[in-house]
Amino acid sequence: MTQPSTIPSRFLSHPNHLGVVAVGFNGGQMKKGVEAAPMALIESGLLTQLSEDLDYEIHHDDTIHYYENDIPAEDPDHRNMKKPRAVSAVTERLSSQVYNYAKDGKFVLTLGGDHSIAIGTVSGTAKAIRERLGREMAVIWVDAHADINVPEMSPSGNIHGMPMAFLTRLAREDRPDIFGWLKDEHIISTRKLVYIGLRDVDRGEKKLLREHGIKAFSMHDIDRHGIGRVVEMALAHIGNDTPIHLSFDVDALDPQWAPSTGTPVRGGLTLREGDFICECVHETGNLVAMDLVEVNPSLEAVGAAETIRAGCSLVRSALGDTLL
Ligand SMILES: NC(=[NH2+])NCCC[C@H](N)C(=O)O
Ligand SMILES: [Mn+2]
Ligand SMILES: [Mn+2]
Repeated sequence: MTQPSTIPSRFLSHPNHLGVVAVGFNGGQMKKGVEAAPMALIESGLLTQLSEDLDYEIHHDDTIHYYENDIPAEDPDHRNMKKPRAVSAVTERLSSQVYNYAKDGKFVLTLGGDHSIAIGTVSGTAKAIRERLGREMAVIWVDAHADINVPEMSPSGNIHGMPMAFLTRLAREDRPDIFGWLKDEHIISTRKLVYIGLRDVDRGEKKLLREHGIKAFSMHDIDRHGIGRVVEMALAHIGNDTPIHLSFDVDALDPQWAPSTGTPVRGGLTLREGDFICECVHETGNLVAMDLVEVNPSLEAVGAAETIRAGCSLVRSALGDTLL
């Protein structure tokens, strides 16, 4: 069975304490079902495994947050964004929940929900790390997609395709009810962002990645160099003195391993490659937070259980589970 992690966690004052936030939110895209993922992941035993097998002390309020009271009744499109006020209100609240765990020096695990929630999670950890350690945090974004569309150039208007644009200030909006609450302390530098697994990147996004010199490893790079070398290069780009937030979109995995997700793209990572990325990031001792997003148990009836199992495996790997 599994041994408790022995990797020291440089940037956490309570490395074996886990703040868990369950976010049953689907407003960053149009498909129902992704809001059921946190419940499905927890019911399949994820938190029990983390506490019993990996010895974490779990801090969880035993609620799945749907944030109904925060969601405005009227929410017309704004700058091509769909449900901008709902996503803004939910991520603003989420940001302070994540911040509260992170400022205590706990590891923060967020179970989504669609990927728009990363606006809340990344901003919350970034702010806490700045205050607590006076440092800039890095983000490793494992995904088939870059999720860095500026609203005007998004082909869908779905905000789950835009979080990284707001988090780096490539997109900016001053209205307080539409992401105007994002302040400098919440922001990530484009130099501290690394992508792994990309294979469905929109035209405008490709242009942004190039113009801003954002480090990105596509499936092509993984085919060419192998996953071991790619992870090594990704971590070398970040450097060994930087806290890391890992945002893992389950659609980075090939649909063979994770079919139940809203925007599946063929030609992805094997589950073993996904786990390997998580294991290596854990081994750095620099990981301070993880998101697992875009599991949608209501898509692909037969694939749902498999997708949930894959999601659990990724989280366990990032939290120090080892094969031996
Ligand atoms: N988090 C995700 N699954 N994002 C998919 C984004 C797809 C496409 N690039 C868009 O902007 O709509
Ligand atoms: Mn994706
Ligand atoms: Mn994504």
